[in-house]
Amino acid sequence: MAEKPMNMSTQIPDEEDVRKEDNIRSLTMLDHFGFECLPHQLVNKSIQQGFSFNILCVGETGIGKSTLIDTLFNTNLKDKKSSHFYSNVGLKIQTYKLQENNVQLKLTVVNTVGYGDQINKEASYQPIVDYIDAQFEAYLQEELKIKRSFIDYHDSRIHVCLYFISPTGHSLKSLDLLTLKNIDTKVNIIPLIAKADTLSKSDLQKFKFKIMNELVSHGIQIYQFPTDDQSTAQVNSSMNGHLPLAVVGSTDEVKVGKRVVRGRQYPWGVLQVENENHCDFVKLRDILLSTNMEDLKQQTHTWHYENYRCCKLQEMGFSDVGPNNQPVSFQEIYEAKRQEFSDQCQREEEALKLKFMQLVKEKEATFKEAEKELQDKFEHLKRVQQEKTMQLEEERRQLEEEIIDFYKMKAASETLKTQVCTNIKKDKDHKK
Ligand SMILES: Nc1nc2c(ncn2[C@@H]2O[C@H](COP(=O)(O)OP(=O)(O)OP(=O)(O)O)[C@@H](O)[C@H]2O)c(=O)[nH]1
Repeated sequence: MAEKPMNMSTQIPDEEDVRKEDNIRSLTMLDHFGFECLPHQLVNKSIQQGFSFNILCVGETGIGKSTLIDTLFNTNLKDKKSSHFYSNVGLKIQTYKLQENNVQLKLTVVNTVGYGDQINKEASYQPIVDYIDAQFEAYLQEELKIKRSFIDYHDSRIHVCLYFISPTGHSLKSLDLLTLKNIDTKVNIIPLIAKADTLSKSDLQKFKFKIMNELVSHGIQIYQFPTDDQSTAQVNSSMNGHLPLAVVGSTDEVKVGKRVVRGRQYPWGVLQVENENHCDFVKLRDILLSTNMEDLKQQTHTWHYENYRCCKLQEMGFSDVGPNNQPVSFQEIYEAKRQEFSDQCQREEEALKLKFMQLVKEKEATFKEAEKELQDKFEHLKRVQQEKTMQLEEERRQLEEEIIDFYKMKAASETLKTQVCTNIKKDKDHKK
């Protein structure tokens, strides 16, 4: 049975109440009550927990990244200037705790170091892509943990990338296009023309127009300002016409008339950072801090992170539907994966066994062949040996025969000698 909906803050008096109206003591409400207080609970909780915001600044060395961040957050975060002689692009990560009234903000600024300084700039975007992915991966790992602790987890996913374009007044560089193309599906990009005070008003307009045309023609996605929220729709819908934002950074305080403003003092006058006629700094500050910070965070979570998570889980073999388009549970996928893995193991084991047998057979055949070769060699050597022995035997026999002959001849000659001697003696005796 449907119950009568009750709106505690605007209860409609029934008839009896109306009749008794004159006797009823009317109370004026001092504060909110009922479930209209829910947003206040959220606000209080958020204030207690504090906010975090992660900005990635991509731009060439000395283009004004740190100065702009300092101007935005009214800080002095810059430590020292970067060198132009790094062989690779690096990233400098700094986290600060800022407080404005009772609102705490944990701000992480990731600055590129050495961007655009290498001769070969082909891989300059890679460390940036790797960093963005690594933060998504860390969050995914936390999500997949059995014991998750998101309350004290420092979410380091990049919420916005401020891409600093050199104020050449010409066009985007190939490095800009390459990097933007590689990160546009991973992060909310807000393109900025850095040091916009170096361009004249008309050059700046032409440059803005040129850049936007180039971004569109190269299919580069930049942050889309949401127009579904009534409170920000007007500001956001006009924002696209101002992109890329022409920014000027300065923490210097300069006197203009009786006022002290932040600006850059030049011989011909003062450029006021917070003057909307001079540059788009205020627009950028409003986007980041007043109107779109929450949307940037939400877009990061629901769009960019979701993209990463989806690809990662698909890579791991997970899917929401089976081959016949029927929904499949995590358990079913796990079982199927386990079965697939064990089948694969078995297949690999069998293949390995087969390969091993084949190898053993091949080795056996090689050994047999080697053995046969050795045997043949042995037989051959044996035969040669036998022949040599026989030859030697023959030679010995001949030698022995020669010795016997020699002795025989020797004996005969001795006999002959004795006989001759005897005859000579006889002859001598006879003559006497
Ligand atoms: N004309 C002009 N100069 C600026 C602007 N912003 C910064 N600079 C100057 O440019 C120089 C470099 O500024 P940084 O903020 O240190 O630049 P970076 O990009 O952080 O430099 P690395 O971190 O060393 O790469 C400083 O001398 C700044 O005063 C600007 O909007 N206009």
